[in-house]
Amino acid sequence: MHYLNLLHVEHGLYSSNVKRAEERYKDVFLNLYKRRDLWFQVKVVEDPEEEERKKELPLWRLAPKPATTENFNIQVSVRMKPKTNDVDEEKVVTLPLHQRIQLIKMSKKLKSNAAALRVLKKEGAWFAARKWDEKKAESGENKENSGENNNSKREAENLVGGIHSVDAFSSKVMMVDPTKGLREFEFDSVLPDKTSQATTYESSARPLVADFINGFNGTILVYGQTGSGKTFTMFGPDDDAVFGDHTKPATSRQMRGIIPRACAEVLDALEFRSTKLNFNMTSSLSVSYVEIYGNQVNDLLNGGAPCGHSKVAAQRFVLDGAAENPITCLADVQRILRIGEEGKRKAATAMNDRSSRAHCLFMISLDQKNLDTGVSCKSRLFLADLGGSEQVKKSKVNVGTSKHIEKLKQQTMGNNGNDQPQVEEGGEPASNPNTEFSTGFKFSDRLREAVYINTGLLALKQCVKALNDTESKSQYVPYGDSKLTLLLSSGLGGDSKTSVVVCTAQEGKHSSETTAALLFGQACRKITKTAASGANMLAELIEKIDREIVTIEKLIKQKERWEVKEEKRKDDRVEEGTVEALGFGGVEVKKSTVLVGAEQERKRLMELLMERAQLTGTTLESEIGGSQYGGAVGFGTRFGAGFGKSVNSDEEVYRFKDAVDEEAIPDVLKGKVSGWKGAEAAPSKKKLEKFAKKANRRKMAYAGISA
Ligand SMILES: Nc1ncnc2c1ncn2[C@@H]1O[C@H](COP(=O)(O)OP(=O)(O)OP(=O)(O)O)[C@@H](O)[C@H]1O
Repeated sequence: MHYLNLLHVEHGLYSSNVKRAEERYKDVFLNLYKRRDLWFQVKVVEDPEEEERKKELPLWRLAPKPATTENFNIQVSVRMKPKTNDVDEEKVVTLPLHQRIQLIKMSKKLKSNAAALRVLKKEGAWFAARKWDEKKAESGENKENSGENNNSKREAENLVGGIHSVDAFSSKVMMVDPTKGLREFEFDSVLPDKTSQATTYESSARPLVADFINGFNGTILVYGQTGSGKTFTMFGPDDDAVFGDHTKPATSRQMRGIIPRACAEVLDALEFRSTKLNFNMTSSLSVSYVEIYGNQVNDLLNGGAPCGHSKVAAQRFVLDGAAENPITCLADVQRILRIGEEGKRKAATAMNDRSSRAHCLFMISLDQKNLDTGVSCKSRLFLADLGGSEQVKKSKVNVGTSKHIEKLKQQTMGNNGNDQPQVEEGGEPASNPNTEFSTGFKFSDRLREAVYINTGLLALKQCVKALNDTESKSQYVPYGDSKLTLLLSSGLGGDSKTSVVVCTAQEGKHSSETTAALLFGQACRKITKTAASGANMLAELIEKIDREIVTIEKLIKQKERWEVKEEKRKDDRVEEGTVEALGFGGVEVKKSTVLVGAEQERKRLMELLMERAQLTGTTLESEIGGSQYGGAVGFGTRFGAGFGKSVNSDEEVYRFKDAVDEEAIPDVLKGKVSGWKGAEAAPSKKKLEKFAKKANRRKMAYAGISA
């Protein structure tokens, strides 16, 4: 700890003085020590011999060297929400023998299967349950997971769906899922239901906040089903201490979530450095707060106005900082949180009274400069409160939609609300038929929100899956599938350090959603990535895409070849008895030259260009038509993904046109026609036509279509 403080005082490196359970202070120090010249940038002369010699030296004797990158895994914590008083619809689960044995081994701390089997035999539990099941099976009743309150089975198995055991010490969670049986998960930290907001912050967010102050980009995501405590974890309870009066009593302030705590820590650290440490540094802090609703990104600090003017420009708008608001004190943060909170889409569903109906992204940007050395550093912290994955059936957001449609039909036909209100399963009868339109719209809104939320989460899962798929050669990650993943792309796959907090409800009735959330957490934990300090995330992402584009273009060049294809076209207008009709039956054979052999690569190139367009906030056409990416007629070194700006349906008439198209004839060909002065002054019509056809064919060929 003392050495960490020294790094802070002498090198300006902030340390939260908090370590994870499995970490030692020594490791925290060594990691930070690698970045000790962040604000000084000592020039190191590279000498291979010296490098070899250095390997033998203890770390403390090494000369300072800027460390810009660092390998790490996404850190995943699991937080349990306290159980509610609702009567839980317990699902009794009959485990297969091997899982039952495993459970006994774990609970009784036994080493061998034989010992666990002996316990099982003594208890007779599993066998008793089996007997019960078999009896039921004989009588034709449902055997497994009947949910029936059969005491003998309940006593025998004593296993209900849901979280079965939580071991905060080894960070393991044992889960009993009605469909998957017993599953064990291991995370970086597990936070049982009594865990305070402060501990949650310290284990899942504080290390990233410290890194953020030291110039690393960071992303903290909360994930989980609706009502599992994501907003509570990220912001805190819906009260003044978080969103309003920051002078509220300390007890109330203790309930603050990750965002207010992170902002407070950053502000304190910057103030401490400027007032207590001997560094001549400037820093500016700003935040942006957006909501992602379907494909729309809205600025919550600007009355919910859409970000950017075009469909693709939103992430550029957000990442370029156009939505940023400067903050200098905690009162600013609370004011901003309150404005954002008021603008958020929230609604009461059957599962949560203040359910967030969209994904929310809060971004803190820090710009720092050492005025003595001129070293500057920009970093960003993304804090995402993801909308809850929900089963429409459970959150009952679909209730009322069909009723609304029915009512709409009746109104159109002149029967205005004379019938009795219909009650749907789990729904409420509409007391006043005249209000049913708005009610219906409101309900269909809820449904649409649920679909938008789930679509974003699905895209996020696909990205995590692709990031884990190290087998795949292309390593394509479908960030472009949703606005959510595009905005989070730099956090998940880019250069930022990431922490995921999986929020879970412990009740048995939520067991399948809880298993799904834990599986997502586990998948995130497998992703290994490299974090770079102070780098421009978007630029790096684009650079990565560009590198792949170059590789793909090379492959296209190698693989692609010309093939002549014959196409038979029948001319229906050929008159009977004419020579054409007699000779060829009115059929014309048209030979065309097409490019084949690199179809997959072209498809991939197209995907990359599309992703690039989305990241840069431009359009696909401009990506392809731009000089860098070789327009169709540019004869550039790069290929145009099989189509080009200059080829549209109007221009495709070239194909059947023998007239001279001057523009289509490349200069190099023109040079070969002596005395060329343009179409009018062509030396010989025949020769000119020959060149025109050839040029047209090349033009089409470069555009990747048949000529
Ligand atoms: N750890 C906790 N301790 C006490 N109360 C909690 C905890 N977690 C959540 N709650 C309470 O549970 C309710 C639902 O929580 P919250 O709104 O945070 O869920 P959510 O996951 O954000 O849901 P949604 O996805 O629908 O927005 C809130 O009333 C919140 O105060």
